[in-house]
Amino acid sequence: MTDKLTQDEIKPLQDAGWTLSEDGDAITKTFEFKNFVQAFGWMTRAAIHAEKLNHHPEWSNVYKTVEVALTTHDVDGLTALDAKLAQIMDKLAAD
Ligand SMILES: C[C@H](O)[C@H](O)[C@H]1CNC2=NC(N)=NC(=O)C2=N1
Repeated sequence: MTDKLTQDEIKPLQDAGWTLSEDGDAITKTFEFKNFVQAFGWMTRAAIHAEKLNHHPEWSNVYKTVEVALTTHDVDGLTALDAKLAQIMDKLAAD
């Protein structure tokens, strides 16, 4: 999981609403929930998956909004782990 993502591998993430950072090393997305409890519950579920992946988000929560940035620190760029966690986060948010 140490190879960096190609543009073809990043495109589906952009199509799913993730924004590629200017330096190309991270993807970001803002999740909006009904209220704080829904937001924090989603963070809790996402955190369990992140821990299982041993791949952790950079995120901040204000009330019902969660801003997320995903990058792989070990390679200073995007890897399959970022794509996997992004997909998991999107799925959890759709539940
Ligand atoms: C030692 C530990 O396995 C590493 O620091 C893991 C932990 N979580 C991580 N999370 C992210 N986003 N990037 C990493 O490179 C990373 N590395």
